[in-house]
Amino acid sequence: MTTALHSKDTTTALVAFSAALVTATAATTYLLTTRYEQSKERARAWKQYQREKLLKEKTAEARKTMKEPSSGTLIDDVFIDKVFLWECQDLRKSFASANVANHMHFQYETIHPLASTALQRKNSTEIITQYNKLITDHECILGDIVRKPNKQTNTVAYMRAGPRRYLHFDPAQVNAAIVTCGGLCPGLNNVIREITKSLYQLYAIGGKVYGIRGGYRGFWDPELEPVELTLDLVENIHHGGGTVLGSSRGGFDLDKILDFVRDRKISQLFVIGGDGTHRGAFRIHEGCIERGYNVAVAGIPKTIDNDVDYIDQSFGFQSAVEAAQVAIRSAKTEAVCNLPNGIGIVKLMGRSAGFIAAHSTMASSDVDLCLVPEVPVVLDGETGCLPHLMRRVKQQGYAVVVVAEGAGEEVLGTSTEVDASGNKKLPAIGEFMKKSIEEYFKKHGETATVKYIDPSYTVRTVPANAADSLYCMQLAQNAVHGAMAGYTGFSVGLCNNRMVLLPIPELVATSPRSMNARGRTWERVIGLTRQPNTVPELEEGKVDPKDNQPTPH
Ligand SMILES: Nc1ncnc2c1ncn2[C@@H]1O[C@H](COP(=O)(O)OP(=O)(O)OP(=O)(O)O)[C@@H](O)[C@H]1O
Ligand SMILES: O=P(O)(O)OC[C@H]1O[C@](O)(CO)[C@@H](O)[C@@H]1O
Repeated sequence: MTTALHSKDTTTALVAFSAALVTATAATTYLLTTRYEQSKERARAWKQYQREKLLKEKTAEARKTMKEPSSGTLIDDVFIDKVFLWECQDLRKSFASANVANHMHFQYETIHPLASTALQRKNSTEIITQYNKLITDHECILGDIVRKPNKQTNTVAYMRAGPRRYLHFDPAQVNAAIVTCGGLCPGLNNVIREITKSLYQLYAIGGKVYGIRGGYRGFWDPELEPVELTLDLVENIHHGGGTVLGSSRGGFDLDKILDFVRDRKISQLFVIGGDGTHRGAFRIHEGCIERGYNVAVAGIPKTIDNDVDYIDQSFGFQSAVEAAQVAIRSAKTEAVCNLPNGIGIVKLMGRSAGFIAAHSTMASSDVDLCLVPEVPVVLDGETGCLPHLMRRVKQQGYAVVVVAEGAGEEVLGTSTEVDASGNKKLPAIGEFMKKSIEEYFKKHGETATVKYIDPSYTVRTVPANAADSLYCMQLAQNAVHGAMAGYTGFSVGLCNNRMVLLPIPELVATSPRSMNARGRTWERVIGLTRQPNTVPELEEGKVDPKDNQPTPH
């Protein structure tokens, strides 16, 4: 009995002891884990503190050692207080990164000097150099470089484009795709070529570069099987206008595009197009993130209309302006040589922005009347363009007119028809102006000999000139640098004459942009043509909304 009692006591004691042990172990584990977490947190906070301290010290040191310029007056009414960086999305924050050091690869023919295929050339590659200029995280270009006394004291800034020290993607694993969408533009082939070359030659990617044919529909249309872009294939394409891949409007199907990206294991997608194309590119980027695809989507802004906001100029624009000079010269010759009262009209592209018309007018300096969508067309009366033309013809015997295709909505009305992308179709302003001029002269007892030239697609199908070719090369290389570093949902461009990466949502929010009718460009145009200015006066006390915009257009 006593033994039984003893053993019961022992069991109870043992149970109690075990329970106490479990509780103690749990408590100790909890304590240790909490302590461990706390110490980890402290270490993290300490590291962060040290980093911030170091940055502050470095900034203070930089401030101390910063020399004031040897000349210049210190002014006290212009400030830059805060800089707000437009950061592009970074795949390294959401996906495991390959974190490969960035070596510049250089094609160097050592083994096969006569190698003709891409494979032979690849086999003879040697790494002979590294970048000597790598861009750091917060290196930026100020957006708002025009500062006015006692006005804005903050500025946005753009991420500086260029090669980064570490790559998010392991080049050996990269497959890329390139697509061109929307209207044609000089330089498209240059960009396709340079992206392909940068991927293969600067980064020595191990995968393929697919050329998507015929715009967005090329991702899914069985008639438009993608083409594999090789160095051999792209070698001479920049000498021709247009796009070797083909382009189109409409045909955007997000799910099918994402399926293509998945099936072909694409990790970098390069989308070349205007504001519509960029809206599509951003949806592809969002779709990739939603589906968990580690894919960099990079835009390269393309439009001869020059209507993508923030960038100094879109590629191909200068070539188009140059091509338009031929038509303007012809119009002048026709006007001068055809009596009586010769008038030459040239219609140029520009759906909602008159940049091509305005810049072509300024470049030629032979134009007497320039009509753009941003400035109301007034036919008759004190500020009318028809009496102005008659005056010019009386003074010099002839007149030259440049008209943008989107001008004159106020006299012609807005069309309700749209194209496959939803862009409105435009009424025939060129023909309307020809008829109006003839009727006006007739009404005043005169005959006008009007010659109408519509160079139309010839202006945008020329190969890129030297300046545009150089620009295309810079855009393409920087798009590849950005994608390799792991940025996505971004576009590249020249802003304030420096190459930058721009977040697509910011880019499309205010695109298509139009010319500032109260800006310097229009002032220069009317200074040359001497036409009456029909831009309405600003109401008393109102500020022109375009007055503070970063780009000086
Ligand atoms: N909001 C959008 N979402 C998805 N795709 C779009 C969107 N807007 C346009 N797209 C697609 O982008 C492509 C090009 O658009 P669009 O024809 O308007 O030319 P763009 O890129 O603006 O260039 P351009 O200056 O030549 O007009 C088309 O395939 C169109 O379907
Ligand atoms: O006839 P398409 O090819 O649709 O293109 C015409 C439009 O494309 C643009 O050139 C822009 O790319 C506009 O200036 C013009 O209105």
